[in-house]
Amino acid sequence: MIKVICAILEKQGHVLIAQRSKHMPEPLQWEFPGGKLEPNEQEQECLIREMQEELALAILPVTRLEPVVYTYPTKTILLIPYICRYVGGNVKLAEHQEYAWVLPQDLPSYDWCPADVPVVAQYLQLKQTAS
Ligand SMILES: Nc1nc2c([nH]c(=O)n2[C@H]2C[C@H](O)[C@@H](COP(=O)(O)OP(=O)(O)OP(=O)(O)O)O2)c(=O)[nH]1
Repeated sequence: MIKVICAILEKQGHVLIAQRSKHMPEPLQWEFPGGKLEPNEQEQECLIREMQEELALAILPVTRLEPVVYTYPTKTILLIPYICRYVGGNVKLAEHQEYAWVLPQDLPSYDWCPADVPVVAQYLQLKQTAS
């Protein structure tokens, strides 16, 4: 099973989401940016690296959410989400097609990678409980 770490990056009440390019697996679908955990890497370390490589952003992972297992036709992934705090940088796309800072309530209206759908639900649930 492939472990994928993803960031729910919060900044001024908005959340960063990214659209996969047509050359990536799961083309043109939206995701929480991140990537595969490498051997001998800590989850938070992986996320800090991926956010820097893919988006030129410095972030701090804060809260680990419940991981989601999802089976695609050719692979099974364990998607591990972290709510993250923005530290610095301006978005510079290296791999993605597009990005957007969206209000939490608008998250459900995007065409998500299927593995992310329960992550969005979990995040919104948590936000409701917190407020
Ligand atoms: N990064 C990320 N990947 C996701 C999410 N949801 C989801 O199903 N995936 C899938 C898409 C890919 O099949 C896989 C992650 O691969 P990736 O291509 O983003 O990771 P990577 O940058 O480390 O990969 P690579 O280019 O080194 O092969 O997980 C998500 O929210 N974020």
